[in-house]
Amino acid sequence: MAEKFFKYVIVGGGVAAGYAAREFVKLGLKSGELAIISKEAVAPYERPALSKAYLFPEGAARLPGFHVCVGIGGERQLPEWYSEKGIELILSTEVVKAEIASKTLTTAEGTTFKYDTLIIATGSTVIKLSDFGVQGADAKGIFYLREIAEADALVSAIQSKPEGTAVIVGGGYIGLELAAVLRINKYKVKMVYPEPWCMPRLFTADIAAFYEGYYRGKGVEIIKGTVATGFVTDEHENVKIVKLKDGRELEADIVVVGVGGRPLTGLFKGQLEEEKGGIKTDGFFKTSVPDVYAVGDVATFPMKIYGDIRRVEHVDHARKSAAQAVQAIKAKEEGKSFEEYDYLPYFYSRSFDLSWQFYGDNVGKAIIFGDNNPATPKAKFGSYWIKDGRVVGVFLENGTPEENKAIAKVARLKPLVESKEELIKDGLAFASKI
Ligand SMILES: Cc1cc2nc3c(=O)[nH]c(=O)nc-3n(C[C@H](O)[C@H](O)[C@H](O)COP(=O)(O)OP(=O)(O)OC[C@H]3O[C@@H](n4cnc5c(N)ncnc54)[C@H](O)[C@@H]3O)c2cc1C
Repeated sequence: MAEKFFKYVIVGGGVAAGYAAREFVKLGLKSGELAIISKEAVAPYERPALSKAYLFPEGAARLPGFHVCVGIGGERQLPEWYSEKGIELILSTEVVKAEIASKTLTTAEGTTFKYDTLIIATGSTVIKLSDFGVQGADAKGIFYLREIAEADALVSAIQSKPEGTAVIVGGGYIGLELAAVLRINKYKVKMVYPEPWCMPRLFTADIAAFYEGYYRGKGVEIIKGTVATGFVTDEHENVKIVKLKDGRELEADIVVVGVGGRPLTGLFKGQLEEEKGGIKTDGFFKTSVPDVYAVGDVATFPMKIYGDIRRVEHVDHARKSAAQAVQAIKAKEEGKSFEEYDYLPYFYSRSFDLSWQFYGDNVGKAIIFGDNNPATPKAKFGSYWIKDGRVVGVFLENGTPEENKAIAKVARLKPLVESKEELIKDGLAFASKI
């Protein structure tokens, strides 16, 4: 069987891998030093687009010439970028075995890869309803959304049944974004989730009331406080009915499930220390074994700003953790010292013509500001969270780029901001105007 050697190998070809490659190039990567091994058939791409522009009816993101490849603005890393930089981009190839002690990876085809330094960027995978034994959960027409192939399958299903009926299972950001794109595709849409309001891990009741009101205004039916317990299919094994715990039955041509993910750590079980379900790393994304790093969704790391340990499943962290690991690897090679990761959590979502940004932590007391009436055109409102006399998090709906920069500043633990007035003085001056 073939054996190959690379100075650096990245397992996984998603967001973090793309940004790690970019950082290596910035820091003087030589041709032939880096290989990226990816299960997916396409070059690393901006995964968040899959639940947004990629699914729009006009398919702008899917047309030739418009790529979702990683990179922001004009700096997109199209597939040819990798070959120009002498990076071996090995696609449609799954690593099925990792032997950390001998620095060896084996692919499904039986090729082995040796390396000096390994970066694990395997991301996470979706939790499936079949994992809980939900009856009929493998029926055709039930979709999950993690990889581009799943988005393509969803596009085909939408196109083959125009203006059909969709049920969205799950009230997180994937559920909200999918409900919006399916409405934009002229589907009748029902959302089902067990919690008392949508996005409960981030939204307060006030924020959620705005979103639910807005969605209803767009024709989305919201069914809360219950879960899908089974699916009935037609004679072709296509999903036809979603059965709910409360006894209701909903017709569906398409079901999209967004009920969370779990990190892909399996290859390294028993070889690398884990913490909170992810691969344990330090402030440089170095794992418990020398020369092995883990970045993005799969890594657990010390969150310096809050003094605790976390795993973050957001694109901004995937980009930044990848850059941090590569900078740390290069600093180590050059015998230079390097600063630990100091990350301020940042997350955003877009649906319909809504767009929010959140910086920091949503703990402590939440205080709403602005106009959160869903009937107000271009409503601008937000919430900030105060803990121990400090602002620890700020959410803003419909902010301008300047306003979003201001909330990032405020969320970085500005001390002793106790009132809205102090918050305004301290950089959030725009709040006084809304
Ligand atoms: C539909 C969707 C929408 C999102 N929207 C947002 C958003 O609006 N805002 C936001 O902040 N975040 C969003 N996210 C989250 C964000 O995309 C992730 O946090 C980010 O992609 C994580 O990057 P990663 O490189 O760690 O993992 P991924 O991007 O998932 O990449 C992992 C890659 O590794 C590959 N892989 C795994 N195992 C193997 C193996 N054994 N061999 C070879 N390859 C392997 C996978 O196939 C995949 O290509 C969204 C995620 C999804 C799925």
